[in-house]
Amino acid sequence: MTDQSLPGIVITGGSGRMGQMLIRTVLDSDAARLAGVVERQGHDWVGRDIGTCLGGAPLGVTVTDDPLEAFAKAQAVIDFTAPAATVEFAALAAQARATHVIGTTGLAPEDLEKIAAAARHATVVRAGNMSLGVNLLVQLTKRVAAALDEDFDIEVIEYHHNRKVDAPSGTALMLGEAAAEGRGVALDDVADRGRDGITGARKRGDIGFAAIRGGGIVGEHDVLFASEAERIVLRHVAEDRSVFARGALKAALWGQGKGPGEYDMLDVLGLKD
Ligand SMILES: NC(=O)c1ccc[n+]([C@@H]2O[C@H](COP(=O)([O-])OP(=O)(O)OC[C@H]3O[C@@H](n4cnc5c(N)ncnc54)[C@H](O)[C@@H]3O)[C@@H](O)[C@H]2O)c1
Ligand SMILES: O=C(O)C1=N[C@H](C(=O)O)CCC1
Repeated sequence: MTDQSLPGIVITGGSGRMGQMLIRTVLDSDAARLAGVVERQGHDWVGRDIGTCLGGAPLGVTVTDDPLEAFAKAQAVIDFTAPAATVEFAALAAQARATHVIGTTGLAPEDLEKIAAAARHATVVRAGNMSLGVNLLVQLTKRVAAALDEDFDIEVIEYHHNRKVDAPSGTALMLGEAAAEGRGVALDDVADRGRDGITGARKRGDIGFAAIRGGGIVGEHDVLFASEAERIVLRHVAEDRSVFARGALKAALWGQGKGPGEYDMLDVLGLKD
């Protein structure tokens, strides 16, 4: 019997790669309960019990395509879907006063503005990568970039599976932001996000990005600092998606009782400078 006093969590995009991992992580947790699962309209899981969708016994949670109805019964929403869905869910989670944990990447500046508006009324935790390791790497990248001058070229190289739809990855952008912050510059002024053809020589001070897509790679990131005479490579490898799901659940629980505002995983993990 589920303990109804535990914080109730809704997982959006429940059939997705992350959605399924998140559902299993919540079900395995003794600090939270699964309060709902949302999928897009027309998905064949809608109306079915999530336990049977996952190939097991019924769990008493029916997959719905009505997010507001689900959010109204929950304390937190964990959302790894797609930008359009996440913007819609931000407004609905704020309406339901549920903590909104956003793992979705590929958000455009106008999406971020709408999420910031929702965060005036509710707790939002958003990060392009929810793993402890990457968030530590963000802080390390900032420190190394601050210690080295522009004799060191900075490149962020990311590797992901062949179904990923956005580039650079959310993680790569977090690492690029950290490197730019360490150098005291704005990433938008120095980012070099796509090289093809006669590009000319690399511009001193630029932060370059490269995206590799292949097979089932879960997520790997290198931050390269290269001078004429030496190279430093900071590297993170996600072995499986549980690292993201565990971080997201931690964020959902951390958000309970927090005031409205937009937070990130550095807040959750206590890693802010
Ligand atoms: N922040 C992190 O730590 C982290 C980690 C992994 C993945 N991600 C990001 O999470 C997102 C999802 O990744 P994935 O590999 O699970 O993708 P996926 O395609 O496997 O899953 C996305 C799911 O969202 C569902 N969805 C889309 N629109 C919806 C809507 N309107 N309502 C309900 N459900 C909807 C889809 O049906 C699908 O099940 C991507 O943006 C990815 O980059 C972030
Ligand atoms: O599988 C994905 O998609 C991932 N997305 C995040 C990103 O864009 O950085 C985190 C790693 C996996």
